[in-house]
Amino acid sequence: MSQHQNPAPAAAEEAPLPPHVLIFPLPMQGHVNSMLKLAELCCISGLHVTVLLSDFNYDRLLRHANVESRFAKYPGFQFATISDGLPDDHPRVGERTMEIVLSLKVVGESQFRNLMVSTDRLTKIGGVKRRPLTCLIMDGVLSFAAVVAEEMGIPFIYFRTVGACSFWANFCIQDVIDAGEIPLKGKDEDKVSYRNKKEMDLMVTSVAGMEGYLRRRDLPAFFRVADVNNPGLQTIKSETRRSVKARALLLNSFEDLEGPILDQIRKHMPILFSIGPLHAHLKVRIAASKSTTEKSMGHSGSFWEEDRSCIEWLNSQPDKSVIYVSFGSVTIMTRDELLEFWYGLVNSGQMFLWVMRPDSVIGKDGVSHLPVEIEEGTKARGYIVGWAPQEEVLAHPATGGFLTHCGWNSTLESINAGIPMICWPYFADQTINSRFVDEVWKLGLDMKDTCDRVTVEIMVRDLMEVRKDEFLKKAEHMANLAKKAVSEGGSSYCNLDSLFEFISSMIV
Ligand SMILES: O=c1ccn([C@@H]2O[C@H](COP(=O)(O)OP(=O)(O)O[C@H]3O[C@H](CO)[C@@H](O)[C@H](O)[C@H]3O)[C@@H](O)[C@H]2O)c(=O)[nH]1
Ligand SMILES: C[C@H]1CC[C@@H]2C(C(=O)O)=CO[C@@H](O)[C@@H]21
Repeated sequence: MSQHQNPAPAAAEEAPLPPHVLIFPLPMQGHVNSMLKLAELCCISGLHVTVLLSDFNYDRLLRHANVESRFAKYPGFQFATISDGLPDDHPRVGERTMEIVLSLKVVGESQFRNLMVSTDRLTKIGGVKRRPLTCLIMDGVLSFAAVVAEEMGIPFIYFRTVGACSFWANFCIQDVIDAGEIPLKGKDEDKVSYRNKKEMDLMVTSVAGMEGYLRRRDLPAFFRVADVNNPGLQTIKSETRRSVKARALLLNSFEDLEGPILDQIRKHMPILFSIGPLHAHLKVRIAASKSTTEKSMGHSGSFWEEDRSCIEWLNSQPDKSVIYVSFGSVTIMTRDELLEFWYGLVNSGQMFLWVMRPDSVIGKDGVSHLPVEIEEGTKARGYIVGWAPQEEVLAHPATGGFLTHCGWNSTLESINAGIPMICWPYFADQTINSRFVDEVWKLGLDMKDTCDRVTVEIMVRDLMEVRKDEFLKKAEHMANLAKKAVSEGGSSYCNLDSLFEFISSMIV
């Protein structure tokens, strides 16, 4: 356990100390990204903030992101770290990502308690005088931290970094079980076999508000079990239900996107602040902030080095001509799947920019011995990087479509940039997000549970040529609503101000 603080500023006049919040994300890229954005929003509003990371993630941020300079301008900010309990060489990707949650369940509580006790609720770190913790804002799947907070009488707020649609479906897991809509036939170990089953196309009736469009295959992938005692499903069920114990729930979403679902959740958790899209919200508040001297928008929180050469490449492409391909930070695929995507993209005749993480292909010969037509098609129309500055790529005029795994951050970033999507969900919440993109918001095409070159080619052509205008029009409309939400007077903007007032009211 360690602490990493900004240097103490020169002595200033005594003023009442601001609230002090601890922000504690699940140690995964998607969760850390959105929580760091919330942390910076808190700093801009003058709160003192401690962010608790895993040692493993903190080390990656120091190596590849500009977190130190990003937060150096906020004297009330500091990092603290604990171990995630996994060995350094654990892959932390693919289905094994769930082991991060399960490991923390075992090792997290005692480490968190030690940190809180040894630092006297985070007051004894560094030279900056702070209040004992006013409130804990914790990832909605880390309820062991709530146990410690309750013991110490510290109020806690849950921030679940997924969409309302996924949160709500998870909240209804027991209803889905009671209605007999899961378990599925088959074996838990054989998840792939669910893809083609007819049973998966049956409608789900037990998630209130989603009756008209939710099929079993659209439920969050945690539901894909033959045994309802599956530890992953049970963990998600109990963690989600525990949210009602929190003082409030935060979601990175906005009312015009998920209003009806947010209202379903409010029946159980009336104090729900929708404050997203957080990446756009942060940009608005940085630009407006008088206290922030450096108004640079560079705020990477990446675990990999961003390869900015792709921006140069995009600069030389015509407007809306490039399909951006990225499957986020934890998706892995087989060489066969990789080749199906690759053929589909090359055969579509479109320009493509593809993020291929070094650890994303299963097996050693993932990208070796490529067929010659793939090599040539890629030289002519493609550009590949290991990690991209994604928000910038999506906002670039040359980008016209996004082939995505539908992680919630990617989905929101695409929506905010007005970019239509082709969705290939891999796991977790992604399977329901992709249904919403296609069937509810009409912002793209869901290709879940298929992976063949012909489908990829047809969908890419549909998105980028055949139905291009229709999708762009819809996407532009939703992008405007997203921007309105985070502008002064918008729903997310007002909700964030209310959240800060709510936190201030917790000072004892
Ligand atoms: O080359 C890249 C690729 C991604 N990103 C960023 O990485 C984040 C990825 O987050 P997300 O799209 O949410 O995907 P995952 O990394 O898969 O995120 C995990 O966390 C999300 C939030 O809880 C969940 O919705 C996902 O299912 C889960 O896998 C986004 O902010 C991207 O902008 C980059 O900066 N560069
Ligand atoms: C590994 C997954 C467990 C919980 C997280 C999640 C959520 O619903 O909060 C969704 O997908 C992943 O980000 C996490």
